[in-house]
Amino acid sequence: MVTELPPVDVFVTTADPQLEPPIITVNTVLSLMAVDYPAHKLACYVSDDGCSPLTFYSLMEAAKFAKLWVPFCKKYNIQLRAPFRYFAGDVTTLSGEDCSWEFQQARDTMKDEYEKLSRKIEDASQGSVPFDLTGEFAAFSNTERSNHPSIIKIILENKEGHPDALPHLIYISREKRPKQPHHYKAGAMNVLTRVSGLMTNAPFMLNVDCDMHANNPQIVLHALCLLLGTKRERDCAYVQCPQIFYDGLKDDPFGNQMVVLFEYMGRGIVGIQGPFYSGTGCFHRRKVIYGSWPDDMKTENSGLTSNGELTKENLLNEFGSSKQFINSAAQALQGNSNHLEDLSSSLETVHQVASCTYEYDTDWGQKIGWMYGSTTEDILTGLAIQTKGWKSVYCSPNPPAFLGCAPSGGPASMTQQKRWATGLLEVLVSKKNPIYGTLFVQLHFRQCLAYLWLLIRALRSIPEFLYALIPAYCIMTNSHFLPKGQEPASVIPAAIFVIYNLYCLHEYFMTNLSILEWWNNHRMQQITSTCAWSFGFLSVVLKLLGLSETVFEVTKKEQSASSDSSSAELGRFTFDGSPVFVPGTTLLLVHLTAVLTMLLGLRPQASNDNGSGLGEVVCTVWQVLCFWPFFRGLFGKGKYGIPSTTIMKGAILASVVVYLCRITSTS
Ligand SMILES: O=c1ccn([C@@H]2O[C@H](COP(=O)(O)OP(=O)(O)O[C@H]3O[C@H](CO)[C@@H](O)[C@H](O)[C@H]3O)[C@@H](O)[C@H]2O)c(=O)[nH]1
Ligand SMILES: [Mn+2]
Repeated sequence: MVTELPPVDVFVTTADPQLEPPIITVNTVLSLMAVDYPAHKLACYVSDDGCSPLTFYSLMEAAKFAKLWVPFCKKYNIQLRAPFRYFAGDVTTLSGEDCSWEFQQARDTMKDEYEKLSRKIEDASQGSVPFDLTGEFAAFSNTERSNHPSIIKIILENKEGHPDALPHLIYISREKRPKQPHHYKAGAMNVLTRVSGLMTNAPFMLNVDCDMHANNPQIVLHALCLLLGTKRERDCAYVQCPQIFYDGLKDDPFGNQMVVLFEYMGRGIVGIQGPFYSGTGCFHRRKVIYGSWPDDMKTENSGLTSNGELTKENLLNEFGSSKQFINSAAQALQGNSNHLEDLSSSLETVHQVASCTYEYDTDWGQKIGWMYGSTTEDILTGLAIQTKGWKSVYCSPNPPAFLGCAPSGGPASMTQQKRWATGLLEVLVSKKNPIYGTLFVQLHFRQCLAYLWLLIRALRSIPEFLYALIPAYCIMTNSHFLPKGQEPASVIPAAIFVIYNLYCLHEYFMTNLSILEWWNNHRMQQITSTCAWSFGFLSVVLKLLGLSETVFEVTKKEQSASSDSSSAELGRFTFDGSPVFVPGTTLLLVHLTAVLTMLLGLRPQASNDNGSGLGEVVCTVWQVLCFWPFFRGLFGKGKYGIPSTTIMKGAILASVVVYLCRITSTS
């Protein structure tokens, strides 16, 4: 029996105050500070890769507000602890709430205070209150986003260790220099790990993206039940909560709410080795992140002797040169936590471990911490853990643990999908790929298959694109690739088509989703594969050829999906000048040409009975329907229209395809 709750370190990452408005980050931080957990056992670390005084300012102001907000939430047992969500709700619909006059009074005060806070942050973002970079802000003077020393600020410290006070709140902007690789989010997570290791060294760490607020105030307790309650430690290296989104657009027009994905894939692999680590809403054991193997395994970790003790000289190379950090890591690997009485006493060392050269000649990013080498550092890191034989656990309490914001609009969705496809392919071609893990280490075979299913997205895009061209080709050349309607063999493709789609539809019905949601997801899958995944493939090819590096492009976050469009236009596909829209436009134009040549009777005569038939026509019409958002985009205005340069490029490519069809049919 565990009698005392263990400490938990909470990490929030943010990277860009434009794409990730500080008010969103602030809400996430507030919701986490207010969870039902003894405050002296929690520490909240915010990593700011944007090195933004605005983010820091917002957090300072949020800390003042937290002094009112956190006691208010706990006193009245508020369910929604991210203030923007709470105040967006209708008071009467919030169930189980106190209706007393006292409560109403407190709520109104809180609402005023929150409005003041958001106004301050808003004014500061608009630049209407100029920052003079003095006092607390002096550290930000003469800094550039990618060229600055580390800035670490203790915003709140729970000095007395009081359970009802506020958790520690620490701001970290790690050192960055133009020529030093910083490894994007993975690099940020590793700095968070080291800094927290020195300050609080909790045995469990929760990490969330800046837009993922805690929606279930008991989530830390839920997760700890799983982490502490499993019989064998190896059965629970981490606890992953599904990614769920707030204010999701109806029927998921951008196909990125991933409900069915998490319900089926997420839950499905729970029976094998557990869910993939998906980057946010995840509780890790610190020692697992430090590279340890399950204890009942022959320990292969060179840093551990047979009885689990650490050999000093190995540790030096593995964990870097800070003695204090090595000691804290040794404690963590043995399952102990040690926290400082006074956080500021560690400030000097903390700057050392947050410097951009600290990881030289160490195992950070290779064997320890978040893994480098993929823009989906989450999958790579989770895979590395499961490769050692660890299992993971899925946690989906009701109400959902965390809620984030799904990108809305075409460009943001494509950026995200392109990054995922890139990162996943990077994992597939790396030395840490699941096939190696299954053949030579401890990854289960079926888990390997699940990973492969995920990792091949970018590869799939190429054959999928070519397949999508076949029906158009057949129509234009008056040939066929499917059996004719009267042939008995035509039952086979027809049956596959029907059964596959019915099965998918069934998954949506089982998850209480609409038929429209199924269709939107289906067609977005086609669009994403053609547009975003193919570019992911390209970026990995360029990386393998040594021509360019892959980058982590941050997705734009909005507090509410409905902020800048009228409700009629909500969910309508948007475009920008990005080349990702060219392949989709090309494909659509080719199919439209095919339809036109058929309708106008411009096709060559087919020999005997070999012309194209119903099958080809169905496929072409299906493709045009899938690319319907692009069809509307051809005629749309502003962000709803495909830019004319993109249409031009698409038209040129489509002409090439049509020309090739012509010459192959006449030859
Ligand atoms: O250089 C960087 C880039 C990103 N981030 C943070 O990483 C998080 C995720 O970025 P986001 O643009 O929101 O990506 P998503 O595609 O929404 O994120 C999913 O996919 C990512 C991997 O591609 C994972 O890292 C995320 O946890 C997962 O939620 C955000 O908090 C960012 O602030 C950094 O800290 N530093
Ligand atoms: Mn995100």
